[in-house]
Amino acid sequence: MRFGGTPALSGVDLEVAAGERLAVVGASGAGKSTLLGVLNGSVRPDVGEVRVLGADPAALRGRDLRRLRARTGTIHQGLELPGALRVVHNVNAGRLGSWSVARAAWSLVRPQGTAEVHDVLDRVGLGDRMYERTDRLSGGQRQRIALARLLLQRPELVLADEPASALDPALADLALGLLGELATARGGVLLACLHDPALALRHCDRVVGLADGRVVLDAPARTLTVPALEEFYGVTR
Ligand SMILES: Nc1ncnc2c1ncn2[C@@H]1O[C@H](COP(=O)(O)OP(=O)(O)OP(=O)(O)O)[C@@H](O)[C@H]1O
Repeated sequence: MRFGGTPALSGVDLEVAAGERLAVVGASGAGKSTLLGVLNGSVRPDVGEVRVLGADPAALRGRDLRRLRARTGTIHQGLELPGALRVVHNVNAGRLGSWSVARAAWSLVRPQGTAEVHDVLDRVGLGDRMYERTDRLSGGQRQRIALARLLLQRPELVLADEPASALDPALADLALGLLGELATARGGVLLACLHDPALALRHCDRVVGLADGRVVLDAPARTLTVPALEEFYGVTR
């Protein structure tokens, strides 16, 4: 995958099995977000083959594409939560794919399924913020709203781009624990871009390291240490 003259991913050959929790690590600009984009279909690779839950996201259209999207959940680096909406609407956005257009539209007037929304917000420690405007919340709180949205969506493939970057250590552990459970409970996959080596090793089974768009590390987490990952960052930066 190239953006203009810059190769963002090149020669990447990866197979991720059901039930795996994969940490993607690498210096800024290494290609991590591009890899997630290729997997959720928002980035269309120039060459190569991608299979996500058995399908090529770039080749799907209409209902098939919507179905694959409902099975894939992404926490974007920029979170993509409209700030003027109340928290309940942003969390409910996780299941719009499974609602009729009429129900989704009506929910903007009278929020639907508020008991479930409250339940997932409670799990991320924000049960009392359901009706607040999203842009009144802190960066870490918004990161947990994005997590709650995914908990409601219950995707099989969870793509998380720095999902804990604004969280304190205890909340970061909570977030990664919930994401791992969410993905693997029904035999899915967690693929998380993480800059914190300790967090990656505590919550993932496998670590893939990118440098200049190439896979330069692919190892079981149990064979790695925090100093080894810190050294990886040192030599690939
Ligand atoms: N939309 C885009 N247009 C042009 N270049 C892009 C675009 N997205 C990414 N790139 C380039 O592709 C390369 C990989 O970027 P990517 O965002 O995937 O890195 P990253 O590893 O996620 O970095 P970070 O840790 O900073 O988020 C970089 O050189 C970047 O400048």
